Amino acid sequence: MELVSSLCNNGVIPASYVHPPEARPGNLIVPLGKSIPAIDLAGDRDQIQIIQAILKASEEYGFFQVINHGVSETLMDDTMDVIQEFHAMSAMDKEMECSKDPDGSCKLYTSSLGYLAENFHYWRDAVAHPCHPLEECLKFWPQKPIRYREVIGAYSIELRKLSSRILEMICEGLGLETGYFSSALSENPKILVNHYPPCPDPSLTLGLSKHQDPSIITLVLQGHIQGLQVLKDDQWIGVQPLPHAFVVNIGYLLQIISNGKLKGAEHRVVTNTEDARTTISYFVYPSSECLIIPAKILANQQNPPLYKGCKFSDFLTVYLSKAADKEAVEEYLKF
Ligand SMILES: O=C(O)CCC(=O)C(=O)O
Ligand SMILES: [Fe+2]
Repeated sequence: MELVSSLCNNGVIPASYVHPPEARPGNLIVPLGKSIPAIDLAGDRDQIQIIQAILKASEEYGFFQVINHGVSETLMDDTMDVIQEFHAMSAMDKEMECSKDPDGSCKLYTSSLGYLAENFHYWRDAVAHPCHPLEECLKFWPQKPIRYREVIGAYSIELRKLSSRILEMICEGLGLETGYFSSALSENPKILVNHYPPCPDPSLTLGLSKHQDPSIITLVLQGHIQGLQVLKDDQWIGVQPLPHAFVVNIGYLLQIISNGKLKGAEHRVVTNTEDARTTISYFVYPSSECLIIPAKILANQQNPPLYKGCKFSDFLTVYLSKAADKEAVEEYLKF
């Protein structure tokens, strides 16, 4: 598998990256989602109003952005610099830096983890690795760029704090007991660094196909290049890059736990001809044995459970094998 960033494409997309007409992005210029709320976590509003805003956005869009979230802007800038430097390295260096774990916990790949089985590929290189507990994971991370471990380590700690804080607010908003998400449900977070090189013809391919994240929630640092789009009422809307904001999206698992009250929104990434786009996603994942089931308080006689419970590892197997086909996954999960 050759990395997209190493393809010498002379202005032409290799045939294996050209999507069939029905899978192409269609209209690349979509309205920017000014209505996707940017929620100020440190503003004048009191905690109850902030929680209400988070819940409303999670019900309507499954997406919101957070600003004034407490993560240092310097750390966010350093993180962006380090991941861009990583992807600017040679393919051989990247390969070497991602193969320090004999068990393969740090993965470098192109398109998706299902590359070999795919009918066509996506215009993305990715690095994925676990990030908690830090001391156990960090020793298998890249050591080049020289600051990778230091910066991404600090970033992972801050993102764990921020995601826990957001989940605690969601917990309160849903009426769940304090700490509902704080142990097994968020035990196994992962970092995913996405890199979408400039693409000769963005109308023929996608950076990432339409998907819902298989997480509880995901926090994305998307930098200043547009590309992320959210499906809302059958329309694609762009997630406007806001300086030093995090994009938060509700994952499939939280949709199940909230018994459909919160929406795991579908999203995708389009490419552009000019700029490489590098983003970093922090996925809150449960331990593999953890049971994912609608919370008792949200599934009752008035609101019958919409989903049957399953282990996270079983969910993931179905999710990956159905190549994120929403209907097929829902069929499996449905009562
Ligand atoms: O790169 C982005 O903007 C979004 C990435 C994403 O959706 C993902 O990592 O699941
Ligand atoms: Fe995603």
